[in-house]
Amino acid sequence: MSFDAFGSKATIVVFGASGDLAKKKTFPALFGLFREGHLSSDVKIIGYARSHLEEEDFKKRISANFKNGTTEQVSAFLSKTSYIAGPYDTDEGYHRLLASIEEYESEHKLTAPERLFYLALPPSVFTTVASQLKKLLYTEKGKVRIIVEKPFGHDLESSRKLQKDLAPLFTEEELYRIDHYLGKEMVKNLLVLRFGNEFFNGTWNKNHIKSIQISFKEAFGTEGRGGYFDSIGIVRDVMQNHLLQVLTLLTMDRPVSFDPEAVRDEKVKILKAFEPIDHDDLILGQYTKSEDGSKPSYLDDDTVPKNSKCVTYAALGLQIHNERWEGVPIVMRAGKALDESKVEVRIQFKPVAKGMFKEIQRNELVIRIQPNEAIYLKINSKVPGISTETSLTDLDLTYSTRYSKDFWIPEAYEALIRDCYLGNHSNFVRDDELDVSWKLFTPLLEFIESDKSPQPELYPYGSKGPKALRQYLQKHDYVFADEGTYQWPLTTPKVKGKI
Ligand SMILES: NC(=O)C1=CN([C@@H]2O[C@H](COP(=O)(O)OP(=O)(O)OC[C@H]3O[C@@H](n4cnc5c(N)ncnc54)[C@H](OP(=O)(O)O)[C@@H]3O)[C@@H](O)[C@H]2O)C=CC1
Ligand SMILES: O=C1O[C@H](COP(=O)(O)O)[C@@H](O)[C@H](O)[C@H]1O
Repeated sequence: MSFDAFGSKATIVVFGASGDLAKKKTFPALFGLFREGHLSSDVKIIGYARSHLEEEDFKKRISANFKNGTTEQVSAFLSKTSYIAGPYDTDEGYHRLLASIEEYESEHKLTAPERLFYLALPPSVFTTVASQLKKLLYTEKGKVRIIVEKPFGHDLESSRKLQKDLAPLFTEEELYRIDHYLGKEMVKNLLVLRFGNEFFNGTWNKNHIKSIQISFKEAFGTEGRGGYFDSIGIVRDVMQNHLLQVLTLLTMDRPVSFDPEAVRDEKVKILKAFEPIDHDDLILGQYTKSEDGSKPSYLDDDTVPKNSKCVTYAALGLQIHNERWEGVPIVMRAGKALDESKVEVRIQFKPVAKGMFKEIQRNELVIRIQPNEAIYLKINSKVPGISTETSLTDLDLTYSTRYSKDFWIPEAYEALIRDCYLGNHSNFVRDDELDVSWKLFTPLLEFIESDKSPQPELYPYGSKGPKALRQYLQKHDYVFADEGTYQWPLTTPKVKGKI
């Protein structure tokens, strides 16, 4: 597929360059692309923010998180990078920025300039900066792309307002809304996995699938970010965006091609088929101190109101009304301060007919997005040797053991910045997609944040989450494998009772 790619000489400006995202993700991703030869050594990179930083301090700050490069690569990258301090809301700094961009463009005799603006900024200044960009840094002669970061609004109304403010300034072609989950390797594999394998393609529906589960677990809490998180909560933080994107890719129909609009059309179509989320079918939780007392509770954070009902854990049931999915229960769950960090999808297939088998377990496809990407399919197989018993084992594609380390798997931000540079919108969020996702989640958020919402169930930091979860999953047709029957990855002869 061909895209309208930027060439080797372009300017990349990172707004909010003094901030956390720029330091931890944006500049390390630009460096990663440069290190791997996916960013031309002729590009110009400028960091822009209000803070007065010496250029050397700025460079030290951003390079602290660079990974795997040689000293020469780091120096070569930093030599392309500069920093300009200036305000967001008045013209003055933008004039200096423009002078710097134009100097580079005229030095290279660029008649059709290419400019990428990355807004690593809080949403409160998105529109101000976007307006200034349009007024002072836009070029009609070349190409302009603008990357914006989540959150794209706080609810349906504020999201629409943001789109309404941005729409007259930049076309949908020029806007790239990042949801970094769309840049993750396993998420990018979902369409290939589903539509490139007939045994999945043919069984990916209500006739064969019994339940779907998407689970996001983080082993750390909101330490230091409590003030920010309190008005966000876990549903808005990762479910309305990251997990919904994963679910959309899992459930949408086959697009006619990998063309970005074909893919995004299908995503919008499936999102419109979701039933409103049932407020009575939820688990809401908030973490308390760890059992040994070493980890703080959510409320211990000084920036959090002492009576906060902020939800740090949620499980919710979803239903899709279409031919493919009618009646298949879907559970989306996410939590902070749990026993491990893991994001995965679990698809359970219907049980086979009884008769031949008195007891046989369900097939389950597990797609582990992180850490350590893996796809494994739990299957029933005869216990090796003289036994006639069946046991649950798996067909296993664990990336670390199957693919050599010579494969460069880009970090999500590396993949997405590269896509934007190439002009590929496939893994960015389109305006109508955003609108439908907020339509689905806003009533739920309003309920959770109203006086009517129940008190979140408390769970200790470092635990598996609220106790009600196991029963909740069972209610949604997720069946746990019989204890001891599934051992991963090595199965020993004593699988189930005496052989
Ligand atoms: N940090 C992360 O890991 C992630 C962040 N995001 C999103 O990316 C964006 C940037 O995040 P992050 O870097 O953490 O944010 P920061 O709070 O670090 O802000 C980035 C920069 O913006 C400027 N800034 C901060 N507050 C204001 C304000 N009220 N008015 C004007 N300028 C301000 C500051 O620069 P200066 O004062 O020097 O101008 C700051 O260095 C946000 O939209 C965030 O939601 C998304 C995913 C992950
Ligand atoms: O957007 C966010 O995502 C991170 C999780 O991202 P991951 O790539 O580390 O899985 C989450 O921790 C953060 O709260 C949220 O704002």
